[in-house]
Amino acid sequence: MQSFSGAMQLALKSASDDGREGPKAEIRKPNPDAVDRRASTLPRQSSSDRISHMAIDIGGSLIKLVYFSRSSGGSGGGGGSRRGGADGERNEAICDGRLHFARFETSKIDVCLEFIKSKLQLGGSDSNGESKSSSRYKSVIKATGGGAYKFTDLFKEKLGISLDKEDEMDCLVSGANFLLKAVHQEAFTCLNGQKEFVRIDHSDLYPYLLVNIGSGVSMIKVDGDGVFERVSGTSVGGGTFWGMGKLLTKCSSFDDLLEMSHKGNNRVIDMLVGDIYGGTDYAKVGLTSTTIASSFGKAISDQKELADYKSEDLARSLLRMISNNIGQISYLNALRFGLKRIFFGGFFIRGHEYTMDTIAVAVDYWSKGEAKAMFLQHEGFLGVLGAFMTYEKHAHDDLMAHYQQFPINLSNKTSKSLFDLHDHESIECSVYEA
Ligand SMILES: Nc1ncnc2c1ncn2[C@@H]1O[C@H](COP(=O)(O)OP(=O)(O)O)[C@@H](O)[C@H]1O
Ligand SMILES: CC(C)(COP(=O)(O)O)[C@@H](O)C(=O)NCCC(=O)O
Repeated sequence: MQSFSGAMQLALKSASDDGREGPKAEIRKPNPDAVDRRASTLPRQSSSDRISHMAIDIGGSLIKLVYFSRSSGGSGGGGGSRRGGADGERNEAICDGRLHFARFETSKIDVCLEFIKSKLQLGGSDSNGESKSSSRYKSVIKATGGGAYKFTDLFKEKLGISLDKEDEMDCLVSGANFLLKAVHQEAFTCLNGQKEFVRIDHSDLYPYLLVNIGSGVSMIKVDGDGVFERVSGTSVGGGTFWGMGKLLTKCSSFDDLLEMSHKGNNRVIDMLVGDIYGGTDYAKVGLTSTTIASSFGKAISDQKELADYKSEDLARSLLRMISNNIGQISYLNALRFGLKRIFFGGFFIRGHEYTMDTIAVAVDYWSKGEAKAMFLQHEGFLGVLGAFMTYEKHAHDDLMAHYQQFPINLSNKTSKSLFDLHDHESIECSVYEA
């Protein structure tokens, strides 16, 4: 196994590198559910898998994990030894492997610890919290998110692992910049259920507003690589939807709540302009009769108990309220700084059409079509990818820099989808000498 502290370079070929278009790779949505299933079965590390780098993002709701495993055999300790990358590079492949993505609920961190333990084949820690593993390579992983601070001792105690902390905002921004520049068809618009990929002009990417909808919401003005400012945020975010949804409905899981919202009718609970104006528009100020005047407002006058409302309708109103609010605040912040493009990330979105549609409509409505809401294929993995990439960033400062240095070329070897996590929750990639 290679050093977790060793230098790594993610060398996805992008248009800015060579003037050509970005990598020709189809991207499919990660299927985090499949990851959950894996988490519960905790597969043992195959003897042929050799994990070299791992990063973790421990958020308020979810833990995101990314790790690279080398295939067995081949030169340089890896699988492949061949000339030229998928796009004709001259570097020599020193190993082949897979980049794996996994996700756990933060409240079930023990499951995550077990997963890491099995993946790294750790022997636990001794009474001083020192790893029992003979290799110190296994003793440090990159970590971001608030949980990197909260659970430092737990990782040391249970696994003998130290968390090498990276700032959450730094990671979100570098993860977003990386994906936007390197991954073909990463960003898309979604209006009226119509998903349309956006071609990113690398020379005209900045500035933009990054809105990360996790448990809470952070709004970050991004001006370049590593150049950004967190300009705003709101506590009404994904945690609010999930938390209030749990209290208000009979949902059994987050996905169940989303599914319910899909079937519900928010007009049963939301007070519309028409409800106040006797069925007509309030045309003078541009409000149609169907505009929501007051989220959940109908509950004031309905002689109903919570149990009298359908869970589906409650879920729909809740999702609409929160998505609308985030869309509006995002637009106001974009307006503050004259930003025309807003990219939305975070696991709250979950590729859910209605959520994206509501956010996009809010941005469109408030900006009178001036600003554009865009969504990211890898919405929930920005932070952890950013943390993963710091293996490269800190290469020179790193005391362990003598460890093997290699860029990972994510160019697809099989001409299947590049970020195809749908079936395997991992992507195949090759490692090239720097
Ligand atoms: N399976 C899930 N379980 C819980 N929350 C989920 C799930 N899938 C999506 N979510 C939503 O994603 C939010 C967390 O998003 P994420 O970007 O991971 O933020 P954080 O880093 O704060 O955990 C949750 O608050 C919830 O709204
Ligand atoms: C504190 C946080 C950065 C933590 O990130 P998260 O785990 O929610 O992804 C985020 O929850 C947040 O920005 N909350 C909003 C706080 C505010 O600006 O009011």
